[in-house]
Amino acid sequence: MGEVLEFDDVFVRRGGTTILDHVDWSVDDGERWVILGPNGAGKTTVVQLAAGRMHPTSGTVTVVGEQLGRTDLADLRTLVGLTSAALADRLPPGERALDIVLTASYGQTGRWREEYDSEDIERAEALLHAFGVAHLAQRTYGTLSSGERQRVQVARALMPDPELLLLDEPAAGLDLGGREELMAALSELAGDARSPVSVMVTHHVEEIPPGFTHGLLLRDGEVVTAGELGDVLTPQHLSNAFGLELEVERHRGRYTARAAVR
Ligand SMILES: Nc1ncnc2c1ncn2[C@@H]1O[C@H](COP(=O)(O)OP(=O)(O)OP(=O)(O)O)[C@@H](O)[C@H]1O
Repeated sequence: MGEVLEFDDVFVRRGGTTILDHVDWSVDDGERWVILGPNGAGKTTVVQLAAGRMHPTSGTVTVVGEQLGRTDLADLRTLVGLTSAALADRLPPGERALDIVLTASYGQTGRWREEYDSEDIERAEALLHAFGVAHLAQRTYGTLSSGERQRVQVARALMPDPELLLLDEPAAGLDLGGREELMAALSELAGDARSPVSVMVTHHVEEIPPGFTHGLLLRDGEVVTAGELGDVLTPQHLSNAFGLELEVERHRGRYTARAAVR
């Protein structure tokens, strides 16, 4: 099994603030990770580094064998699929959902070629279908609901067949139905051996799709713990990360957490 992501003593400081404090983390082939932690813990910063969209102040980040600082970041764009609220805002609202997915094969955000290969079109349609939004292929992105947009975004991130899929809070702002549909699609993706290594950021253990295997727990830019999900999502570790006493339950592969009742 190969290493897909490696953080070695990663330190990030911006504007006088320490954002990540000597983080060591590695992700291997076949793994599906969730990054959990309270607001400001550094989750999005970890994802931005893993996507090659920022550099550490010190330490090294290696993404799919390429060390940041020694590689052309443009080369990483097709190796890493990313979804985030910031990227979603940059997608052209007047573009059809199908084109939003299709243009990702060339690392673009707007349609710029008149002709795409029929194979590309079929792949884009299959991805929209896999995420339950094939019927929206011809609708403009700006007319989609938040849940529909999230699913189109994940389909877009998968279009170039990346080695690594990064999902920054994919369920944020979704209603219960939207969240559950997205989770079912992500769970199916997690269970498919052909899927890329995945890393998903969330605030809520309830949003971890069954099939995810590992967890990275952050607090104030430091790693609280990292490893197999069952070992990470203990009341002790979660209470430590979130700063209050929590109870954790697992039922049919899903987790729930709530404040402990005294
Ligand atoms: N350019 C910057 N200058 C100063 N501080 C920054 C900068 N960028 C991020 N931060 C701070 O770094 C911390 C970590 O931010 P980050 O977005 O990685 O956290 P997060 O865990 O994703 O938070 P959230 O759950 O609220 O989305 C925050 O306190 C944020 O205010």
